Formats: sequence, structure tokens, C-alpha cells
Amino acid sequence: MSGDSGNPALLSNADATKPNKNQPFVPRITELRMLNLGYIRSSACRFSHFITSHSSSSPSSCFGFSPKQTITSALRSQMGSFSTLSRSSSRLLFRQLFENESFTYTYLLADISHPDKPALLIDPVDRAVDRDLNLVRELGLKLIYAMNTHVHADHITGTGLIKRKVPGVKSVISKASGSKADVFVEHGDKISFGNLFLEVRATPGHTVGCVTYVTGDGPDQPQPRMAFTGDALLVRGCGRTDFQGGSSEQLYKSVHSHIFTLPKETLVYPGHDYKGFTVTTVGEEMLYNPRLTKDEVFFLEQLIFENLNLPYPDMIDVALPANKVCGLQD
Ligand SMILES: N[C@@H](CCC(=O)N[C@@H](CSS)C(=O)NCC(=O)O)C(=O)O
Repeated sequence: MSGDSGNPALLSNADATKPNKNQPFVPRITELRMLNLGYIRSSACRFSHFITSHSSSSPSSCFGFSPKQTITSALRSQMGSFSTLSRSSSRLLFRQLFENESFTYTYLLADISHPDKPALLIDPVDRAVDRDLNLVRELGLKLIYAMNTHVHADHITGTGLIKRKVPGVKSVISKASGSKADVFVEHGDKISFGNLFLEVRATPGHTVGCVTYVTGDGPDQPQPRMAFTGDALLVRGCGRTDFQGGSSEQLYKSVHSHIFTLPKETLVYPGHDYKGFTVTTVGEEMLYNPRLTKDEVFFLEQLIFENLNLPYPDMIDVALPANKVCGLQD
């Protein structure tokens, strides 16, 4: 990591602080998953093949559980190691936010057991910055990082606006992206917020500088791990590779070596979804991703984006130059 060697939040691993009894109530990831039951119900039905093949009970409905069981415990037992119902560190506050013009997900993470409640945003969108910052304010968080997984071609990043509106926030992007930011990260770096951290994994292919941010590996870190994959890996898809120095070969290799090597129960949070999905797991994508389950030769010969002639994103000519300078142009 370069560009911010003096910031104590980076690479720090201070002692854990005890949760404060006086803290305002904020739902933990487990509770958020339950609030998200609509998604779970519909995806459980959609992936009935997946559920039945991992179920030991005889299904009485598309869920296959007795009415006496709670939905949560039934889904947990049926989905086994690929469950998206997570136990999680009680210190993590997590929100998935959606921007509905570019179908972009922004993620808010904070360590709420730390006295400062340090927080970060991954892939904020300029149009939604006020919404995101209001939420940060309402929850009493201290935003320290505004991060990008890559240089976006379909929307303008919110990182520049956030820096203007909240002094002290540092923008983060990969060194390989060739963009402007306060902090440049590389494969293997760690970004700390309180006593939690994200690990940086290089996942180029959609763009040369794409990275995936993965929650830390350790006893005090959320379990299962969570991977914020940007456009490298989408739910049942992957980012296109036909511009911005993209490469199908690189994408295939980097997803296989730096995402599919994570534990199968790792939750995968994509940068976009165009079909209404919100989350998946490494195990699920290794089994069912129609692009990345094919062998490399097939992927390159049949599925290569260069042959698909997809229209370029509508905002590409505005977004690329703006995003090279953190979303702000003179
Ligand atoms: N129509 C949208 C752009 C849609 C698009 O190309 N999405 C990208 C990610 S944003 S650069 C992508 O990789 N999609 C994968 C796929 O399989 O379609 C617009 O005009 O903004």
C-alpha cells in the first residue's frame, strides 16, 4: 500500500475494545439477513435444484421444511455450507445499498464496537452520495475511507464528492488502476477500520486494476468472510472484458485463483446486479456460474466478451475521465 503510510487505521491491529452497552441498536448481519427474507424466499425457490441436492429431508414445499421449523433454521440446515445466513462478528455493521440507474451496489461497513465507529464505503455512486452520507450520520459512524474496486465505466464514482463533503475521508483505489486517489492498494494489502480489516485481492480482467476487498481472516473478524468483488464476479456472471484494457483470460485466471480459493461459504457481494440478486457465495458460483464453471478454453473461445458485441455503457465517455480523477473533474 502506498500514499498513506502515516494513517494509523491502515495496517493497525489495536486491541479489541468491548462493546458499549449504551450504543444505539443497529442490526447485525444475521438480523439483516432475516430482514432480507424476501430475497431468500425467492432465491430459495429459484435454486430449488441446489436446495434439494443439499437437503436430507423430504421437501414438503419449495423450501422442504416442516411448518414447525422456523424459516431461518430450515434454510440454514438445507443450504449447508453455502448458506448466506451468516453468523457474524457483532462488531460489524453492514449495509448493502442500491443505486437504481446504474444498478450499482455500494457497501457500508463499520466497526461499531470501536469507540469511533470507523466506517468505509465501497463503490459509492455520485448520485447517491447524499443518501449514503445521511445514513453514515444517522448511525453515528465516522467515515474514514471511500473506496473503489475499479475505474467504473457506467457511472461516476462518489469518492470525490464524499471527500469534498466530509473532510478527512481518504479515497482508495488500486495502484494498477492508474487513477488518482489518496491511498493506492495492491494485492495482499490490508485496510483497517477499527479492529476489522479488509484484505485486497487482485482480480483483473474486467479492467486491469480491478480488486476484490475481502473481510479479514481471523478469530475477531466476521464469519463467514465477505468478498466485495466489484465487476470481477457477479451473481451467475462476470464483468465484461471488451474495453478498458480488459482481458477474458486474465478475468478467468484471477477469479479462479483469488476468489474461488476462498472458503466456499464466503459471501460474495457483487458490484452490480441486473436481475434482482443481492448476494451469493463462492461455493454457489463455483457450481452454478454459467461463465466461470466452464473450462478456460471454452470460456475464451465461446464466451469471450470481445465476440458478444455488447453496446458500451451509456455513460462511458463521461465516466472514464471523471473516474480517473476520483470522480471530480475541473
Ligand atoms: N447497459 C449498462 C451497462 C451494462 C454493462 O455493460 N455492465 C457491465 C458492468 S458496468 S461497466 C458488465 O460488465 N456487464 C456484464 C454483463 O454480462 O452484461 C449501461 O449502459 O450503463
